[in-house]
Amino acid sequence: MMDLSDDYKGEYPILVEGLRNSFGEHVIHEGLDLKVRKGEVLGVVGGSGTGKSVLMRSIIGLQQPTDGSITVLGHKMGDATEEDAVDLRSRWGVLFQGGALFSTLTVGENVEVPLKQFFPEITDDLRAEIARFKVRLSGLPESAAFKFPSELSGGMKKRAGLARALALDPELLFLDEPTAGLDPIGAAAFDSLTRELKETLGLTVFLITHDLDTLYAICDRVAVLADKKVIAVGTIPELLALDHPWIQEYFNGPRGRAALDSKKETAVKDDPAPAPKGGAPEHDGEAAVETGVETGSPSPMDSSRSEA
Ligand SMILES: Nc1ncnc2c1ncn2[C@@H]1O[C@H](COP(=O)(O)OP(=O)(O)OP(=O)(O)O)[C@@H](O)[C@H]1O
Repeated sequence: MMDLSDDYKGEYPILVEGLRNSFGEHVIHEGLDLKVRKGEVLGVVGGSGTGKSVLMRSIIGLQQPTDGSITVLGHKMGDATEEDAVDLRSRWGVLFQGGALFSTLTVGENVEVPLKQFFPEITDDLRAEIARFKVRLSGLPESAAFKFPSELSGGMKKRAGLARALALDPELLFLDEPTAGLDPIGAAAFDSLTRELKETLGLTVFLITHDLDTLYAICDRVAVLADKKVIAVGTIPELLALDHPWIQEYFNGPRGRAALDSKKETAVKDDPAPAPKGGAPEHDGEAAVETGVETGSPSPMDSSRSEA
């Protein structure tokens, strides 16, 4: 794997080494390595069926790998005691594709599920209050807590799923295609929310997406899955400098260029002052990039979106 920004000295809340996953004869991952840095939004991209969701499921212990090691928040998955495993599960939140809400429970009750499971000692009133707070934190009106998932729009369902993922004040947030199926404005708003929550709550975010605008708007780095492994991890400008056909096709194809143009337009609108000589400001220890694309800055008004 090419880690294009290997000057990082911090810790890695997620460390995947030599991962192998297979279903019968069908090998999905072989020798996959990945290091996720503390406090970053890591975008995970790759063609359909390359194993992005299987990778996420392996990291959160829902998929037993055939080989390799996965260390999450300092604990080796598989070796963790039952007590450690429970503790770990309370330190991450997951938004699955489609939200995965319980349809017979209200949004508030959905958010209460993990609270009840991990903190059974909390009183009913306090649990309901925490749930309402998480609902508001996810950008929904408090009244949404009393609605059933079927009464919500697609965007509201995603936010409800996010509220549940945030129920336990996690350190890690896993998002599987959070903007899929949202209209462009809803998707941009969800991106802004993700970035804001990451900044305010100090989250590390593992984000699977096909949405190029999301990558440009909120990801600090992007990991590319191909050929059964992570073939490269870096900022988008770093990835663009690689001569890999899939990466070039993905980022430099018509949709990739449209997303970049829209990002540049937003950057100019947001900050009309000329960039200081020598390029963009350093971000997270990364070298300045020449395109003017600041991979770390959100673009809340970005409404022209392109899916690969
Ligand atoms: N439980 C399972 N049993 C058998 N095969 C599976 C299982 N889960 C996933 N697969 C296979 O593993 C491969 C990778 O699936 P995965 O859902 O991780 O892909 P992905 O990269 O997330 O795709 P997409 O972008 O389309 O969501 C696919 O070929 C899928 O059919």
